[in-house]
Amino acid sequence: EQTPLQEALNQLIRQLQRKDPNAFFAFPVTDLIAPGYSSIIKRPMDFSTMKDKVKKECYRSLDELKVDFRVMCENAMIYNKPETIYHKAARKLLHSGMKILNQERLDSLKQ
Ligand SMILES: NC(=O)c1ccc2nc(N)sc2c1
Repeated sequence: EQTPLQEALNQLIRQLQRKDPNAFFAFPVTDLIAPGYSSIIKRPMDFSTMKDKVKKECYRSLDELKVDFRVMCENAMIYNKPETIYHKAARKLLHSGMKILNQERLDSLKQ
């Protein structure tokens, strides 16, 4: 049984994932596809982990989800060099995603 907050957060994650058509951010980055990732990135984050956290009611407000979303994008801009498709995709996702998360009508979800 999902709370109103969980419903709203899941809907927002669906909206955010539409901005990641290549699914670069869908699942945890492995050291296999990204050599040295786990020693460079201290706080890994991805959409599947965010969805798990919603299910486990780890987020008490929209702001807490926004933190994870920003960390996810920033991780990609730290690990991947600026000229890579991953870095560029992360920058674009961060900007389009913040527009989605900062909409006025979502103020009720903020703590
Ligand atoms: N989210 C990321 O930083 C990311 C995603 C996918 C991917 N695939 C590679 N070969 S490097 C890489 C990095």
